[in-house]
Amino acid sequence: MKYISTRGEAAPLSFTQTLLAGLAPDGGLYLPQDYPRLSQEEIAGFAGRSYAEVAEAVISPYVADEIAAPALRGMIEAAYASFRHPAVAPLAQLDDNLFTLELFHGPTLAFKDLAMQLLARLVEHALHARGQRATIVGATSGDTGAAAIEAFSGLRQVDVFILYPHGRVSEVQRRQMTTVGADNVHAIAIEGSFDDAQAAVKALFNNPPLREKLNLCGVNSINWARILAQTVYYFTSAVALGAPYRPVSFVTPTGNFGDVFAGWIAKRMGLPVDRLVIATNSNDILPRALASGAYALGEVRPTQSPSMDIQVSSNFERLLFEASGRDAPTIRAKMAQLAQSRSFDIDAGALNAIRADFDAFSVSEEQTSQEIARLWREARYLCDPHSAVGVSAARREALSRGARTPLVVLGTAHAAKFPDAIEAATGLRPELPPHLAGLMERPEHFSVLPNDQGEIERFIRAAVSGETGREPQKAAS
Ligand SMILES: Cc1ncc(COP(=O)(O)O)c(C=O)c1O
Ligand SMILES: N[C@@H](CCOP(=O)(O)O)C(=O)O
Repeated sequence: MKYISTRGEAAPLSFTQTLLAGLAPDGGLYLPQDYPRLSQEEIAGFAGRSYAEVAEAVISPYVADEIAAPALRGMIEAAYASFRHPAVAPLAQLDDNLFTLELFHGPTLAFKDLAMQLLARLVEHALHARGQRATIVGATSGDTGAAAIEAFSGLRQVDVFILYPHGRVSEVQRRQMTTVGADNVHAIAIEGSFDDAQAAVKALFNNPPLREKLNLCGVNSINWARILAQTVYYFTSAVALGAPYRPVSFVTPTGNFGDVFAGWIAKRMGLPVDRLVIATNSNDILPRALASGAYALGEVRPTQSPSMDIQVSSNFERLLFEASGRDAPTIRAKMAQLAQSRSFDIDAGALNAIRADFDAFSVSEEQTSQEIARLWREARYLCDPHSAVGVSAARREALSRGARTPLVVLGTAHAAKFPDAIEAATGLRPELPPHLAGLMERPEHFSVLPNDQGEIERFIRAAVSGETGREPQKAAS
């Protein structure tokens, strides 16, 4: 299987090359040359199988020409062994026909663990085979960074640099990144938004000498392996609700568009998905784009679901590429226009193709709080603000289209990561699970940098060459 860039000017790569590359050298995102299709019988056969077994069946067609089956199986089993629920990603029923897929039973309490635990093992496997070191870089609005630090900090062949927006992640999220104390881990607070951090990471990749010298590897969902691993739980949950004999719809709280795009991949692979519902907070670029056809950047608004405070929704480029019939020159032109004038128009054919699969709703701060309170009052369910955005959008989807299929809301984070929002809505302050006891007392280590590419690059170069020591810093609120 080869992987091609959405911008059409990079050489096709193998899975392992794609894994280690992250962003394509032409600035595009990698996608497989085609999507293996699973038959109805194969999907039906997932019923009663473990999460790891389904993961192996879904992932192996994409990697089998490079990773031997026993090695892949070993990595998958190890990745999910530490999850606190035997099902790894269990379903909970919230209402008639309304379910939540709990993706927060991993070590850092967010859905990112499902992919990151496997990604770290795949990267370690690839680096070991090549006898290489790598510099892991990521931008985070809170959860990707924590999951990456947890997954990669024990690996000797890597240095890890995570950029997050200073003062714009929850205290639990920040502490998960700043209290690890491993010498190869660098948490960097950028004076800017998540979009600034993500732009800085992309600019690192677009600097070929630096990219080569440091052997950069990206762990955001720009990395195809992240999306691939996230595809698995669409299969496990749909099958638990009757697929392939009954279609299922998914509502995915969305920021960078990776998780909901994984649902689209599952559909392409043969899973009977009826609607894919994009749920955003008031950073509503995607609902606006689907309604009007204009993808137009606004200012990032801080919300109580900070991990979705994103305007530049990177993986939308992948969907646009597919919806426009894999027309790379068009994607290049649209992305150039976005960089120049902060907006572009989606062509009519692509817009129709997108609307055929997706609905989109933006949920206000008030609606989010009301949903958290309602779920506690009516279902005794403590729901984090991101997932509550999803549940609120799901109720609107059910109203607009009727309850024609089960609606599964992706439960993307544990309520205890956002105790202030939960307490404000319910009066209850959720406690961290026992494995995170002591998190709020541990010393923090992080560096604050201006939103300046030169400074960021100097910091990373110096740290990799061992020229800077990390100074513990006092956390800013
Ligand atoms: C808790 C949570 N929910 C939802 C999202 C949105 O996911 P995506 O960026 O894949 O759209 C994120 C981060 O991205 C997140 O951390
Ligand atoms: N919400 C994310 C932002 C980055 O998303 P990713 O899926 O592209 O890594 C976060 O919490 O960091």
